[in-house]
Amino acid sequence: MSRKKTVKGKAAGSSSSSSPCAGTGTGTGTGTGSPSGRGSGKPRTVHPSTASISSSEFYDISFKVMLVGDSGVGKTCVLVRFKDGAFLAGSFISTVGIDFRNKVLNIDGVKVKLQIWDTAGQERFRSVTHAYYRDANALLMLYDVTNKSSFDNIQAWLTEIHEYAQQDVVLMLLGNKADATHDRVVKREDGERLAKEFGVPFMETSARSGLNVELAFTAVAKELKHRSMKEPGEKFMLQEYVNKEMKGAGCCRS
Ligand SMILES: Nc1nc2c(ncn2[C@@H]2O[C@H](COP(=O)(O)OP(=O)(O)OP(=O)(O)O)[C@@H](O)[C@H]2O)c(=O)[nH]1
Ligand SMILES: [Mg+2]
Repeated sequence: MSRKKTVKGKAAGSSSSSSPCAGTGTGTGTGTGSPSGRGSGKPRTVHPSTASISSSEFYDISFKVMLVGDSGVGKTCVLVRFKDGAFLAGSFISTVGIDFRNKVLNIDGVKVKLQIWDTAGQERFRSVTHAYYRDANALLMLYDVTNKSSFDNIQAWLTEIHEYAQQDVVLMLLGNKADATHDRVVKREDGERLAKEFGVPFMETSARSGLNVELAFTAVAKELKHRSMKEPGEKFMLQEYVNKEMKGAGCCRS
């Protein structure tokens, strides 16, 4: 299934993404079509009086989040699940280039806009996506628990991140397709071990069931908000929050 794109909000180098997960190329956001179009990658503050009329556009702070990982791990589906609460199964059609969607979250009374960039996992688009890394405030690295090589390639994704992203970028490792119990080849403990080795928070997700999808983005939004607002006396520990809120595969919806 594909959706019509509007010119506004379409990223440079992107083209139609007709993933079964409804594609992320709806141009619902306010992107400028340039990786650095919003400035230096620093969070942006918008006051309501200067915000546009659409209520979804009202926000206090804004951050860029990027989804990376091998082709087919479920990046587009995770984003569609988060944005629309839907999972549309069907034949897999790879994302072409890069695209984004916006979602505003209410984090402890503060409206936090996440501009979420969905990248193509295919090697041939790597040069396009590299240009966007440096503006990202957070990067979610995804692998597929039913695909060992996508797990083994996380090391390579991390190397790219270190090369192209900002040093203080918020990172998280997600093992997606946790619903696919019969096809699983990567154990949850393997994901935990790898995340520990890299010093990044980890959880398993499922775009199909919704497991932990909302949590992944909320946790990142909380961390970014905390960092940008530097709330005195308040501490936010991303890993602790994730450990407390995370649900196991086979459990409930997010
Ligand atoms: N069982 C299951 N299948 C999933 C899940 N997420 C995605 N899929 C399937 O995996 C395939 C790939 O999903 P996409 O989201 O398009 O993958 P992608 O990472 O965006 O791939 P590229 O755009 O090529 O980088 C599709 O057939 C989806 O239906 C999940 O959580 N569980
Ligand atoms: Mg995709």
